[in-house]
Amino acid sequence: MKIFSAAQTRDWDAYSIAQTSIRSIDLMERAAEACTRWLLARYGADTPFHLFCGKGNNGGDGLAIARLLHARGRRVAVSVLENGKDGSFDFEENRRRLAQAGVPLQAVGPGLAWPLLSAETVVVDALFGTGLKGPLQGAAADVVRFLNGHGRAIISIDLPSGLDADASSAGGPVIRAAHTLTFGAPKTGQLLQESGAFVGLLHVLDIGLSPAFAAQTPADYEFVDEALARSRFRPRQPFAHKGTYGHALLLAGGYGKMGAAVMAALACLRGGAGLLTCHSPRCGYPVLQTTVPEAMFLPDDSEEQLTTLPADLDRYTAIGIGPGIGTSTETTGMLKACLESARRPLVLDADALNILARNPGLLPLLPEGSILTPHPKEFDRLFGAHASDFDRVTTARAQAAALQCIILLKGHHTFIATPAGPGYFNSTGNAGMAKGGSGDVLTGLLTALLAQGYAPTDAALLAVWLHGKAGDIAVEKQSYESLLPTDLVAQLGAAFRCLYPVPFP
Ligand SMILES: NC(=O)C1=CN([C@@H]2O[C@H](COP(=O)(O)OP(=O)(O)OC[C@H]3O[C@@H](n4cnc5c(N)ncnc54)[C@H](O)[C@@H]3O)[C@@H](O)[C@H]2O)[C@@H](O)CC1
Ligand SMILES: [K+]
Repeated sequence: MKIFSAAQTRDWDAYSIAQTSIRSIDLMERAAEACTRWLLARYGADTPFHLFCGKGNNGGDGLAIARLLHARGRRVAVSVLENGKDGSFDFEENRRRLAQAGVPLQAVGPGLAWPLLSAETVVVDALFGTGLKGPLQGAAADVVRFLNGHGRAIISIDLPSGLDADASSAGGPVIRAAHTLTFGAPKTGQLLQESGAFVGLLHVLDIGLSPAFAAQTPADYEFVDEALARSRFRPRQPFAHKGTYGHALLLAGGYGKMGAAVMAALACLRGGAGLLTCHSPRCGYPVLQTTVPEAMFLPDDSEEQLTTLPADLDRYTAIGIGPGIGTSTETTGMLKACLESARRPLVLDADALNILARNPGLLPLLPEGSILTPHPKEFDRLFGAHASDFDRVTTARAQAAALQCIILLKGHHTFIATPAGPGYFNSTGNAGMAKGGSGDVLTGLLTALLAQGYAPTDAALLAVWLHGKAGDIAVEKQSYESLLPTDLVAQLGAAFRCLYPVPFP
């Protein structure tokens, strides 16, 4: 699914109106119907709704939702943020329709008393959407602060009001929503880490916008959804043998950090690698051989850290390096030797990235197509401090092109920068995965997919989607608090099965 800017979204609306003869007001009605269905499915008959509307089309959506909820017998109150000007054409039409339905409007704004919101009231934020120009000030900022301070659940329509769809909103007042219901496709501003506190859970509602426009319009970013993941997935061949799916090598583990190697190894095997060798310090021998009997063990000369490279790296089809390895001088030497001798893309995570950050001269040695998996702090250590996640995305794309590598900037919607083509945001995953060890699982999975011959971009897109999907499946049986990285490993099979063609085989 493509991710469009606010301007492209407006064009998408206009194109749909022109090509399908649907009127703008009817498209608004469709959007309102989709939101109303979502609200009715989520909240019981006793829940009162209070809609806060601006005077643009986002506010028009709010008025239409109020009318539809009222028609279904729900209790609704509507407040309009007055600015002394006429509303948009579709806002005014919906104002008339709402009056006909007998739902009163109250004004909020300077000098007016704030409405009372009971404890059970669900607030619907339809103040500003994609038409926002600059940070909110004055009365608009006051309403946002009033609603955020009230402690009621807020459902934002299209965008949390005050959030810019295309640029950083850092510092400006923005609604803190529990859920955001957006139309057609996600917007960049909804997907970055810095927006997470405002967007809550994002739901993309289909309102029947033109598929032809989406297909023919180039986009800077794409959303890695199930359809995209399926398009990159290659089912296993019936006559396969273990050699068909590659020999993965993991350089992982250290004294006190053998768990990282275990999780990466388990994920690598569950990810489909034909053979796996783990090169770890000697202290890891009993640990790995008992917890991951399917993997072969290649001991380092050192008891506690990685100091040497295995002989003949060319016999491995993919190499993952980093989980639990530490950043000692000896291990730095081993990583340098690995970069100098590897002739295939590498997966680099955790301490391998910290070593690169301390030794930026090593970056140009990265084999083409290598995959780096930093979280934002590791990213800043590698490429310098950034003021916003929008800036990080820009740097990630520039560095991916300069280094001819793939950079996975980890987050709720992990960003995938590729050397050419669009950037990608992942659609799967949840807050339960924010736990030490999740990254080790991703490293193992990436290494497994490279070992099986996936091109680096395909391996990256597929791995982030599968990793998040396994988390989404696992959390159904767990909770966000109790989810463990090993639960992700256990559900990788279920995640793969989502991608199987039907019927299979
Ligand atoms: N046909 C369409 O275009 C559709 C649009 N839809 C809705 O329409 C929205 C976009 O509507 P609009 O383009 O009218 O824009 P908005 O309704 O998002 O905002 C425009 C209004 O906000 C005011 N405003 C903008 N920036 C401000 C600021 N910094 N401080 C104070 N006031 C500010 C403007 O003066 C104007 O009144 C979407 O987000 C979506 O909710 C949906 O109904 C689906 C169909
Ligand atoms: K809104």
